[in-house]
Amino acid sequence: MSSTLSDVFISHPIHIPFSNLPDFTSLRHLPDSYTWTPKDDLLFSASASDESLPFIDLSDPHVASRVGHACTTWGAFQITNHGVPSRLLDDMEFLTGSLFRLPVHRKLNAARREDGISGYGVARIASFFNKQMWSEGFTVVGSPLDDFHKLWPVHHLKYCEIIQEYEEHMQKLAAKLMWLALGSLGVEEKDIEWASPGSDFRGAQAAIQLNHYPICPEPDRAMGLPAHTDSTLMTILYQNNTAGLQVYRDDVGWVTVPPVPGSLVVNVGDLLHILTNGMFPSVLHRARVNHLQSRFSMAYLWGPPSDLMISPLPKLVDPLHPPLYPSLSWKQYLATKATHFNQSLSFIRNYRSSDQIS
Ligand SMILES: C=C1C[C@]23C[C@@]1(O)CC[C@H]2[C@@]12CCC[C@@](C)(C(=O)O1)[C@H]2[C@@H]3C(=O)O
Ligand SMILES: O=C(O)CCC(=O)C(=O)O
Ligand SMILES: [Fe+2]
Repeated sequence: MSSTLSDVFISHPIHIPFSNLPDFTSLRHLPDSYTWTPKDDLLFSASASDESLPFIDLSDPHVASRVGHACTTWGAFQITNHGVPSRLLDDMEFLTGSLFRLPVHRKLNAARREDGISGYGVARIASFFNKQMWSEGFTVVGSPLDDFHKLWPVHHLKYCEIIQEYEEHMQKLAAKLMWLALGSLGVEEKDIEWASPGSDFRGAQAAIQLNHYPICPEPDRAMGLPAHTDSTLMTILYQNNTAGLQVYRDDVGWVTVPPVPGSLVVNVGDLLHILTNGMFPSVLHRARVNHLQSRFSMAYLWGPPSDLMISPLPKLVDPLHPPLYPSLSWKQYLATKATHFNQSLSFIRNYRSSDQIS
């Protein structure tokens, strides 16, 4: 029987005490617990580059090959002419700002449970680091009605409608991007059973992650969200007009993805890396902070039905390219990520049938 993602962390609770939620406004200097060094994150001081991420106009006649090339070389790209109304992006930014500007005690009314997926809190990856992140987050999986009612007893319906409209647009866009990317590898509708009928990946599931990176007194020594890959097929990210997102390539270093009004950033996630048998790398990325303006980002984390088994597509496997990964579900992958974090792909790559995945 299929289920949703909501119960995925019941067997992998994380304990991030609420005392860890930073009182950002009162801090004039960075306390030691927020001060990052390369000891806390190996890539913290890796070199920066002024290269830029591919920028793709989705109305370009050569869009499929451009998307395919970006997925193969970077595992990420920026898009314009994507069809998501700019009014809706403004609404999402307004919702996100309204949420994080609430007083802490109101936000805590909708705190994420230790074994839960939705709600207010510090991003789960905090549990892998000794230092605290200069950020706060809110995760939506399924209907946000209950949580939004706790946050906004009067205006919650207006905010639920915005989320619903955003999800509808993002689901369509994600399916379109997926076909452009896979089409560039010669993958067709008949090669992915769950994509049909109508080739729109109807059973797909998703999480929306709202992120807030407050103004920081010493941004060079702080970290908003440390280097990670997403456990998704694809992530579509909208960032407000404040830079902070960086993507990493071994041969290039850290590249800042500048906010371009109305554009979206697309990341290849770990599951698409598995599905393409390693042809598309899932991109390491992070969020830096700054001392001038608050930054908001809204990530649409898109994946398959949560119990569906994902494995390298037969079309991309042959004697010269044997399957690099065993099959596993999104839920199993999230459970693996909850214990192995950035080593999850290499962990499952070395998985033998005698090992336990989750
Ligand atoms: C579906 C999911 C992906 C995610 C964990 C989650 O259950 C919901 C939040 C997602 C997020 C967003 C911030 C970065 C990240 C690594 C995290 O800690 O929570 C991702 C998770 C992921 O992609 O593994
Ligand atoms: O804020 C950003 O730019 C990155 C957010 C992110 O990586 C995430 O939510 O997974
Ligand atoms: Fe991410």
